[in-house]
Order: sequence, then structure tokens, then C-alpha cells
Amino acid sequence: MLNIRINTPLEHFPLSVDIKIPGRGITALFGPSGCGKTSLLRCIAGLHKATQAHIEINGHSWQNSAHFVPPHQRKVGYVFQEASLFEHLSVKSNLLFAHDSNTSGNDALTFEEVTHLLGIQHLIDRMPDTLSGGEKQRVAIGRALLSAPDILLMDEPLSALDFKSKAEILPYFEQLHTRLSIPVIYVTHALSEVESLADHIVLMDRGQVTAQGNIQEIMLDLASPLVLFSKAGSLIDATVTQYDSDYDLTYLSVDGGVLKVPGKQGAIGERKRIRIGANHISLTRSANNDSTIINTLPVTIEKIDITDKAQCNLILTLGEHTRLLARVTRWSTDQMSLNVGDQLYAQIKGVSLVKY
Ligand SMILES: Nc1ncnc2c1ncn2[C@@H]1O[C@H](COP(=O)(O)OP(=O)(O)OP(=O)(O)O)[C@@H](O)[C@H]1O
Repeated sequence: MLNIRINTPLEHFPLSVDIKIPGRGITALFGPSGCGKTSLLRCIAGLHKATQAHIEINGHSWQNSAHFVPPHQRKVGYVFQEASLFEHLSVKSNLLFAHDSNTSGNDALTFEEVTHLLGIQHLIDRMPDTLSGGEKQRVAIGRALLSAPDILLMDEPLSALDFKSKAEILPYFEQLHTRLSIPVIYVTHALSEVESLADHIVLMDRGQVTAQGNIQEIMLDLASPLVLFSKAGSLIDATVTQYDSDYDLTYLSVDGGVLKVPGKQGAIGERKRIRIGANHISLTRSANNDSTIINTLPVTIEKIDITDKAQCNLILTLGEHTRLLARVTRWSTDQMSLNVGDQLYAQIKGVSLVKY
């Protein structure tokens, strides 16, 4: 567990945060440009000495009013936008540069594990200038991990990469996600990265935290800024149960029903995270089959929130414990006399798989 309380001036506003970050999993730090995300990472790493701070990781204090642990004594892996590899050293030498081989007692990853997880075994004899952007970034992540850090800080690690390299690197991040037993703080502007990688989220604006918590819950919190995004939606857990080769459809079991998605989407039993856009849900009172929409699930209205004159955000419960966000017009809410507690059918027009 990471406890961070910081109050320190920045150029235009103070950085004033009180955050608790779980001891494992990926926490996305998300917010507009200039809101203080990098400054927060620099304070955690000790690269910026906050005037008032209480930074504690796994019970060890890195900073409080009485002491300040210098950056080189903090076990931090730091990955930047641009992979800053030593150009005159081979990939292997880059990886071994800060390798701490005395840490085999704890849960640190070995050289073989890191190169395997990041798919860079075949690159170790190459020089950095022969690598693609995505490969360089994977090596930079490997180097950070091999220093056996207590925390991994990633500052927009994909933003300098083109679309193809991003798509290539994301599955490796996913692998890391399941294997790493240290907390990762991942700064990004891209909601799609948050949705596919994050377990937790800290939303920031002008140096302040506007929401923090489990990503699935924050996306459904009607008071959170994420709900107001035009691309607002819900993330739900699913398991692959069947593949229909006649129609090339994969069946995904979710709490409260089954969803069908086009194509072959993984092996039976594989767990997936799926996203359902709030604008992709229509509500009906009967489960009619008279539609081209293939996914219809029974839901109950838990909350209705009038967002503006035209639209309402609805929280729907599905199954035992799953909730969905739906955005409908205020006109239809009135026409259908929708009320909290109503049992309806959600016709789901688009389901996307966000986990690789
Ligand atoms: N060492 C510093 N001292 C004072 N102010 C700083 C310092 N470093 C950055 N700032 C200011 O703090 C604010 C936040 O900058 P920061 O780089 O932390 O934001 P960010 O959210 O990471 O932005 P981006 O997403 O564009 O990278 C900016 O106004 C910046 O000018």
C-alpha cells in the first residue's frame, strides 16, 4: 500500500493530493495536460522535493516532516515517454545496467522472466539504434523492472509510439499486469489505455484529486468526471464460454447473462474485460426478438440522473453485482415513464473487448 499526501507549490497552483494506492495492480493517473501528473510522479521518486509531504510505501517512509530519502535510495523503476536507452550499450547491457541480482529472496523477476514477459529475448544482442520505438520501450521497461523496484512509475509510456507500435506493446503490458506484485502508477491522457490496463484510477485536475478508486466503480460514479465524457461507458468482466463457428461468434458469459461478439475471441475459459458504451444501450419494456441487435439482457434501473435538458444517465443493475451506465434522452425517459426499480431489457448495440 502506498500512502501519499503532498502539498507543494507548482507554477500556477499547488499540488495538493491525498492518495492511497493498492500494493499491486495498475493505477492510472489520468487528467488534462498540465494538471500535475508528472510533478506527482517526480515527488514520489524524490526528484522534486515537495515542501510538505508524507510518502510511505509498504510501511517504509520515503518522506515526512522529519526526513527525506534521496532519489537514489528509493527503489523506483521509472519509464518515460521516450525510451532513454544507452545508445552505446547492447540491449543486454542496457538491461543489466541497474540489475540488482541480490534481490532473488523477494518477488523480483529474473532476467529470463523479464525478457520473456516483454518478448525481447531475441533482441538482447542488438544495439538500441536498430530497434523500433515499441521494442525500445519494452527494453526500457525491462531495465526498470530488473532494478527490482518497489514501485514502477510509467509516464505516458505509449504516447511517443505510433498506432501500430502501441497495439504491439499493449499485450505485453497485460502480461506484466498479471505477473507483477508491485504497484504500477501509469500516467496517461488516453482513456482507452486506462480502460484496457487499469485496476484503479486517480483523476486529477489543477493539482487536485477529483476522484480515486476502483476503475469499474469510478466509471459508474455519477459524481465522477468520467461519467460526463462523451465516450462514457462501463467495464464488465466476462469469460469466454463458447465459439460458434457457423456464425463466427464468441459467447461471453457475464454476471446476468451471455453476450455474443463477432470473431473468435480467445480460448474457452479465458477471462476478458469488456466495455459497453453508455450510448450503445437502448432500453425496452419487453424482450422482443424483432431487432437485428443480438445482445439483450434483463436489467433493473438503480439510479436516474438528469445530466442536462436533453439527456439522462442511468445506472442499471445486471445479474447479482454488475452495473451498467446507459445514456438515453430525457424525452424517452418521460415517454416510457422510467422509474428507479423498473425491470427492463437492455439492448446492447456494441460490445468491445478491451483486454488483450
Ligand atoms: N519543478 C517545478 N516547479 C514548479 N512548477 C512546476 C515544476 N514542474 C512543473 N511545474 C508546473 O506544474 C504544472 C503541472 O505540470 P506537470 O508536467 O506535472 O503536468 P502533467 O499533468 O504531467 O502534464 P502533461 O500531461 O502535459 O505532461 C505545470 O503548470 C508546470 O508548469
